[in-house]
Amino acid sequence: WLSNSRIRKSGKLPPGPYSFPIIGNILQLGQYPHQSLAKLSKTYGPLMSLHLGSIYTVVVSSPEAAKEILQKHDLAFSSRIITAAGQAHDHHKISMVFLPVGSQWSKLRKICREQLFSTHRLVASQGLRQDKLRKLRDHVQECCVSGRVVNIGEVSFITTVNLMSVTLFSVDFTDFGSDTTQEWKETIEALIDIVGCPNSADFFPVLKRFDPQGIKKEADFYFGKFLSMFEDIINQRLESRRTSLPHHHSPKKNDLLQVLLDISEGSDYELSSNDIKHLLLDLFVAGTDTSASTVELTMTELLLNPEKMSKAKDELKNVIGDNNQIEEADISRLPYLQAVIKEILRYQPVGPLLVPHKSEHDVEINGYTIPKNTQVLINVWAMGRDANLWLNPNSFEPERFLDNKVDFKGRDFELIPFGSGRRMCPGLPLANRMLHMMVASLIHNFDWKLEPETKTKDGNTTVKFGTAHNKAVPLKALPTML
Ligand code: HEM
Repeated sequence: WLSNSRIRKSGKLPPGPYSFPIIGNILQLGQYPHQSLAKLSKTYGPLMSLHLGSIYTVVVSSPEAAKEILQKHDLAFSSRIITAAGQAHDHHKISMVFLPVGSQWSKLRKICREQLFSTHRLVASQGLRQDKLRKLRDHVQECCVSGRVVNIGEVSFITTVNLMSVTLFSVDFTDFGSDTTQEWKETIEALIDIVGCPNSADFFPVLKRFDPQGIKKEADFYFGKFLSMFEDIINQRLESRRTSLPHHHSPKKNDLLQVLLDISEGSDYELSSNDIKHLLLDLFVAGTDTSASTVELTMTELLLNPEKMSKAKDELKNVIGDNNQIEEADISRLPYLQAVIKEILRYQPVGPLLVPHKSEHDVEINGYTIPKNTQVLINVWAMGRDANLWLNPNSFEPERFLDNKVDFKGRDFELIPFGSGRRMCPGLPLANRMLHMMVASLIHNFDWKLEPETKTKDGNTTVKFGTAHNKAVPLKALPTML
């Protein structure tokens, strides 16, 4: 809570709804905070003050205001609020997601930009992903033959986990129908739930040491599980690098772990094995559920809008050909598919409030003062549904992007599902490839029929806050081969 003297010193704060003692505006968040906040911002404007427990928060709901925060005053708003879960295993002290902008964070971002997610590196690792996409198609094909219904959320999740784990360290975590799949899926989902779950200890820092919901304890457990697994993977790789004789040339792995170990053994960057472990954890947590849920949401909309599905399939048929499989290099030749992905990221962004930012010092914006240590939420969902910016904002219409140069790469502030500026998603180049390839693999050469119980539009198009997966009704459909 900002004290009166702090507010007086700070000048005029953005307007906002009345906030109750102690709890502030928490009850007004409801089940879908991005939607409740969008409604409130219609009354209070694109810069709106709230108190979430003791955390003073400003919600940003217009492209102009977002540009002020993420471009003009980028550095001032580039810090993060450290959550209780983020402190498990001291992750916040090493993690790219939590570190403030400084030399360690810049180093990790540079490694991502120049080494891990550069076009050159992603082209080199695409064969690894192609193999996992083939597994997805084989699985759907088997379901066609046996007349089995497919849980699309589940197969998207398994495929994303596999795409991420082969790209990162050439390991298969899960497989369709294997015994370990369910256990892994539950562990990964539990980890993602813990990270995304609203925690009263974050709203009321005095509660932190009591851990009332047990979230920190669970985060310690699941982070520990993943960190020790990554440690094993790193140690095994180090061992195989040590024992492979130079003249024997065992085939060099094309994965990102190879790159990270090369970096840590070289002299350009200082990168310890502990840094690598925590970086892998960040990439895995940040990249898996976001991508899988986006694929599931895309399939939901395509299944609910058969004429859009036909257009996407026709394009694949014409550009790729009936019996050929799409490759990552083909994405640029598929404008309708690209429009579908842009549209889902406008319509249902999986990070509707981005990841909270924090102000480093007082900043003046539009005549208001945003004080130091304010939590800033950027409501990209509200911007995507703003009728002043988009025609028919509440309907799924990929066509709007066909003659429109607006893109989600962080320059067009009306569409920033990956953020913009320094804190923008570093995994965008990989996400971009995975999303297009997974949706194309699911629809090219297959027809789908929705299961009756998943036909309720409401059940399928709402995203649970905090975690992107677990929609109210899982998307199930019956595939047939063309
Ligand atoms: C549909 C897919 C994805 C979406 C929509 C998405 C979106 C986002 C958003 C909104 C942010 C926060 C931006 C901000 O704070 O302003 C973010 C950060 C981040 N994303 Fe993604 N992301 C996706 C996939 C990925 C993938 C595949 C990876 C890694 C392989 C990844 C790694 C990260 C990391 C490490 C951060 C934290 C960066 C930092 O704080 O400096 N994301 N992402």
